[in-house]
Amino acid sequence: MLFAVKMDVALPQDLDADVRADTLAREKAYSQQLQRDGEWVSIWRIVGQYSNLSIFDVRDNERLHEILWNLPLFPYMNIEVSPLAQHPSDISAV
Ligand SMILES: O=C(O)C[C@H]1C=CC(=O)O1
Repeated sequence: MLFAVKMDVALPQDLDADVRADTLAREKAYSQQLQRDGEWVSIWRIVGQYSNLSIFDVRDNERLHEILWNLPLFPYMNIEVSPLAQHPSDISAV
């Protein structure tokens, strides 16, 4: 199942510098492992925002929830999930 997920990050200004660095490093490793595994298909920076737009390909809603819930940055994110369906004009979908 394909999902587009928009993640807006809002780290507190007063977050301890070591906690911040550790959280960002864990987030990167977690994201890159899921990309290698094929579930996190792509990640794009939204220009001018501390946000990303990502595509996930996961078995079901529960798996996507598990992935998002375990993001190290989850406590500092606002997340918007859009389930995707094939578009009838997509020429690659024959
Ligand atoms: O920077 C972000 O957009 C937040 C986040 C999501 C994956 C990752 O590596 O960082």
